[in-house]
Amino acid sequence: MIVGLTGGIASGKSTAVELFSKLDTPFVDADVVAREVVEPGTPALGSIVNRFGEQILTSEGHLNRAALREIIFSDTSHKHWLEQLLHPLIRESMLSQLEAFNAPYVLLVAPLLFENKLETLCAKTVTLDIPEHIQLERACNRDGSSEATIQSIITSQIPRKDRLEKADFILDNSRDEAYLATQVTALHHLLLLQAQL
Ligand SMILES: CC(C)(COP(=O)(O)OP(=O)(O)OC[C@H]1O[C@@H](n2cnc3c(N)ncnc32)[C@H](O)[C@@H]1O)[C@@H](O)C(=O)NCCC(=O)NCCS
Ligand SMILES: Nc1ncnc2c1ncn2[C@@H]1O[C@H](COP(=O)(O)OP(=O)(O)OP(=O)(O)O)[C@@H](O)[C@H]1O
Repeated sequence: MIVGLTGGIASGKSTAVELFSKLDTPFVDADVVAREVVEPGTPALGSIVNRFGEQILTSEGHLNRAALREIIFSDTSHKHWLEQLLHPLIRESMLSQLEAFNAPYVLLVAPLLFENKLETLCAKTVTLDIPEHIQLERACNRDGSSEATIQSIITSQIPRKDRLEKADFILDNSRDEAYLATQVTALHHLLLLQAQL
């Protein structure tokens, strides 16, 4: 059974995945796959350099992710171009990785789960929810990005209320990590039961 896990930027997807992993739940994370498909030497990185020039690379020849983040969240035409290039590669890789697992349920972790209609692949979906002001605070603290950049990312994603309406389950991550852990444990046992049905 595939379970989709989503949430806006800095909602706590990676934190929740660590908790699910401690409960032996396998997962595939779109953000991780998005890094794999642009590793040095990949055709996708070549396409990105062709479009944006060598300055999009670090001195070691890796994608300068912060630079590309600034570009795509300030120019929707570049954002759409990058998504057209990477989303099919990310989806294909995630599906092949998911098929390799043998477990009652597996997590498909994607910030754009609903935007990219990945919920059609999932038996159930889980949304990590936090108020926007906490999202901004945590993202800025973690990434060192400006509030303006984080706000532009938040605005480019579906609204919080849509993500809540579409999900089968909601994890409230507005409090401390212990509170999140309690919810993850309870949901894990419910999903194990549902996987047996
Ligand atoms: C622009 C990039 C290089 C910035 O890399 P960086 O390491 O700074 O951020 P990271 O990849 O960890 O993403 C951080 C968060 O940004 C948000 N985000 C990423 N891509 C997008 C997007 N296309 N649209 C909206 N939000 C996005 C998500 O909340 C994500 O969790 C990177 O986000 C990227 O390649 N994005 C395009 C691919 C994509 O859409 N990934 C999301 C897969 S569902
Ligand atoms: N309950 C919590 N209390 C305090 N800080 C938290 C909590 N959950 C997550 N964080 C912190 O908030 C930041 C964002 O969390 P995390 O990286 O798990 O979010 P994410 O959804 O994976 O982010 P992204 O969308 O960028 O991939 C991290 O610095 C993390 O340590």
